[in-house]
Amino acid sequence: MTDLLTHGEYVALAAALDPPRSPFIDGKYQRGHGPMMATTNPATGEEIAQISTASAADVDLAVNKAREAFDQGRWSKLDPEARKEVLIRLCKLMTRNARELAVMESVESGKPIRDCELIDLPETIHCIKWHAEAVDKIYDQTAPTGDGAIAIILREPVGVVAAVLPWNFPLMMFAWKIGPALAAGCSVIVKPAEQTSLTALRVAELAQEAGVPRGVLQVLPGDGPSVGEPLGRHMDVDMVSFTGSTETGRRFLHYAAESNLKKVVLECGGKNPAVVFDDAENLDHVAEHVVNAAFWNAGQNCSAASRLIVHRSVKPVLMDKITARLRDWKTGDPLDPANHIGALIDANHCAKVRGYLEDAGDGPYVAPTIFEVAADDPKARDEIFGPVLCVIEVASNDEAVEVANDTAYGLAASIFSANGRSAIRAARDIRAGTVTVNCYGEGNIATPFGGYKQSGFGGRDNGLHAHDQYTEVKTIWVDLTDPADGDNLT
Ligand SMILES: NC(=O)C1=CN([C@@H]2O[C@H](COP(=O)(O)OP(=O)(O)OC[C@H]3O[C@@H](n4cnc5c(N)ncnc54)[C@H](O)[C@@H]3O)[C@@H](O)[C@H]2O)C=CC1
Ligand code: BAL
Repeated sequence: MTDLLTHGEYVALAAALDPPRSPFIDGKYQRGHGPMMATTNPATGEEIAQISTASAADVDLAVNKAREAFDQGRWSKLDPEARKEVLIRLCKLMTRNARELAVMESVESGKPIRDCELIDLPETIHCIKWHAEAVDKIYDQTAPTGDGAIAIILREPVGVVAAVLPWNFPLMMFAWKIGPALAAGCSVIVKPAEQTSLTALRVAELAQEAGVPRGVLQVLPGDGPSVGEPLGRHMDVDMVSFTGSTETGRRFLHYAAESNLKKVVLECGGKNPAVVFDDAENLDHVAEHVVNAAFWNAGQNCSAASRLIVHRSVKPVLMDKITARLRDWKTGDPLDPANHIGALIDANHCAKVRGYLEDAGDGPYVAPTIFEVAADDPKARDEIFGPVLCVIEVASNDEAVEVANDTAYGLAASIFSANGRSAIRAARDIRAGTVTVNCYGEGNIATPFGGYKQSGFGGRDNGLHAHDQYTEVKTIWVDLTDPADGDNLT
């Protein structure tokens, strides 16, 4: 689907939405026993719906149902090809309902409808499809042994997985977690961010329609302390897969340490550098990538290029080109397909971003802002998570790499240079999970995504690496010697 509607048509679709309003547990929407929670449109401040949230007892119920489904093998023991077929059916249902999902995502998150339609929905569906199609093509292994034994190395689904999600890419992060986890055979309980519950709830219903058995995909809306923490501390949750702030990620390590040592995979923040060497070619191309990387999703992106580290010889020309390009980036009503930057997620977040801008304004929109700063300025160190680009001038390419690494984070980076050798050298030297050369991006669904240092822990999203993180590795050692031949103890 690529044909965008008009602003008026999107407004009409938004008004006609009938969003889900309850947790999705054991194959149906059930009233939660936590407090009611308003979900609001960040652009207008209007309430979209009151949602009944999950209580600690609902968390217990969902975990029991997930465990029961897992132990009975309703999904976990299906032939991978059968799981694939169900997930492909889910993708078809999502495609059929893509416009509704895109509008729901836009009104609840403030993301521009053009991004929801052209990027988030297609990539979400592609992600689930990719993992579904991969899962019946992954072979297990045998290990080298002598003639007297065979050792089988099996991957088995890890069990009950809690996926705790952020608000910046509600559907895409949902897919990054449930795609590989469901394909691997796990039971998954999703806790969406409290600002953005609706699309995950709606897709859970579509998954049921596609044939995902009850208890295998459940969605528990609510806030972090009421729902995220009980999941993180639950003795019968085998794994938490989290995307969000480093601070909250750290909490999940505590929860695991203080409960059952569940597996924890964290995808956290970033202060990602775009590094431009003195020999960078085609500064128009560089400017296009830098603007997109810094301002896409209003900079509310863990891999946003929020630091531009640029050699002083190319800086004046590059800055002119960046400023010129930015004029095409319109900020405003997310449902207007002309806009590239929508509303920030909520008033608290607006206040945090504006604090860095020393901007006393109010309202949900913050226009793109560029600062020229020293490398140790707080604006160049903190994850602002807004449409803010910090420009740091350097005197040499070596200094650029040094500054790029001078951060607690290590999620993504990019290098722009015409010299392949020095670009690859720098890509090796920068400590980040994804380094792109002469472009800026997150790779694609086939490439692992996650962070070094305080940007991540325990695994990678995307690619077959994601599949690996939702599986445990089991060794089955079979003795082939004949007991009649004597002692076979090793
Ligand atoms: N890496 C990324 O993609 C993201 C980074 N952030 C960063 O985090 C900052 C704060 O944003 P937040 O929405 O507050 O992020 P957060 O990390 O607190 O929230 C992410 C998820 O964790 C849950 N959560 C929060 N506190 C929890 C707790 N005590 N126990 C268990 N679960 C908990 C939330 O309900 C949400 O589902 C942003 O300004 C940004 O810098 C935020 C969202 C995504
Ligand atoms: N950009 C995908 C991961 C994230 O921002 O949370």
